[in-house]
Amino acid sequence: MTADTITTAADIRINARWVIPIEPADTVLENHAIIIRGSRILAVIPQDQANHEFHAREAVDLPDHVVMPGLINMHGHAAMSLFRGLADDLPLMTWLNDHIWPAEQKFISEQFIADGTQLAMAEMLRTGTTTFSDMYFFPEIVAQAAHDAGMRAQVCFPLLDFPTAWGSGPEEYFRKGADLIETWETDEFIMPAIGPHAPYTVSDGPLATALALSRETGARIQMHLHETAFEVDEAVKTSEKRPTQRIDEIGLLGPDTQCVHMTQLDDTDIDRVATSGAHVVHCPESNLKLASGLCPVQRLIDRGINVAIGTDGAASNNDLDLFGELRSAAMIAKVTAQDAAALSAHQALAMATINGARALGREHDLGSLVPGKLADLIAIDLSDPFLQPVYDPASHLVYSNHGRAVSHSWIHGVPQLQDGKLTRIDVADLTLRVNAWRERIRQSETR
Ligand SMILES: CSC[C@H]1O[C@@H](n2cnc3c(O)ncnc32)[C@H](O)[C@@H]1O
Ligand SMILES: [Zn+2]
Repeated sequence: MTADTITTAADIRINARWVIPIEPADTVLENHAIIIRGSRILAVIPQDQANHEFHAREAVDLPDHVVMPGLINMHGHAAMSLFRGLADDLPLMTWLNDHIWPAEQKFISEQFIADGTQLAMAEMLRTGTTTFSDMYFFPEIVAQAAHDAGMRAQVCFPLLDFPTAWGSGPEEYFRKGADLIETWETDEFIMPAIGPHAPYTVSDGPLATALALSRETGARIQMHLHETAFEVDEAVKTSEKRPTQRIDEIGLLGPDTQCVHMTQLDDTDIDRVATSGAHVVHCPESNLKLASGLCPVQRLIDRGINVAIGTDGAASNNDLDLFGELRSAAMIAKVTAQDAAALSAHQALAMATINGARALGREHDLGSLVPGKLADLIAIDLSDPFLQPVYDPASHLVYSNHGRAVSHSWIHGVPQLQDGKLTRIDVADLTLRVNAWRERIRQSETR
């Protein structure tokens, strides 16, 4: 045997027409192979070179496809998928006070969360998301459901001043939240985190306790912040402080904090976020649908702020397709900045991958196709006539595609989606359970 016949053993070799590795930035590779061993990426190299260097147990040929890192949906309320289309065409506070909170009071239970979270995961997997962040009731059920499905998830336990189906108030939320952190903190798939709902629902005391818990455990904090002009105006009226100022003065703005929405920002707000190293999670479609406002994404990026992207829940979006979200984000960024060059296709793709990984503190092993990182990746089939001709696959992914073109995904090196079919979720059984919820919810609405 000569030296050049020695090959390295691998588990999966994916032969892709195009690879967008995200790192290095703005790169499109052609006819490359991605080599996976166990849960990690071993190499991303030209297919000719792979023939000489690796021998994989399984080869997957994707001749019309782009392969890229799995998408990271950085904000949502997964089980709210069961409320999709229940209350449309309303502004945030009417939507919450008069429709969503009453519905949550009636229906939230462990089974609602299990079924709704599975519905959301099926949609997210089908459209290219491999990691999601959740902020909802019964986070222990969400964590178990994500783990069972083999999805990665940041699971934020909810924190509010008032009682909900999950607890009687802050004391109980913290007790159950500490259990959640202890149970999952070393898990490879689940990242337990702290979810103070919003400045207008959580007072200073619990926010200070959240900060202490984060410092003690390393758990990240995710909070709705500056979602609407009403939120900012009311805060200024009652406390003479903008919400970002109040949160900053409590000490809560920092590199472990993810601020969701961030519309209505003035220069002082942007300075505070930039100086603190906090992350912003942009949810453009929820902001549009609830007429909440616009996040000045390009200004934030220009100030060096890490901007990730999320869908928010399916009751305010009304889907969990992150590719659709990217298209909206790119369009809004251009008009907001009055600059067609704002948020390029490659920048948008980075928002849904490496920027999400940074917000999670997981950029060392998620968010790009780099040897040594975890094998969380997706393939998008560009053979559809509506996606022809292909000059630039990055352009198509953001401006022409929607998530249904996602054909394959792997998480931790395990196939989750093969030729558009979910491998680990029984969709027929799930549909029966979802329809049963629809009947219960509909009957109660018409009563
Ligand atoms: C603390 S559990 C999450 C809580 O948040 C509600 N919610 C869903 N979407 C939004 C949004 O865009 N802004 C504020 N609150 C939202 C959800 O219904 C739960 O009650
Ligand atoms: Zn939300």
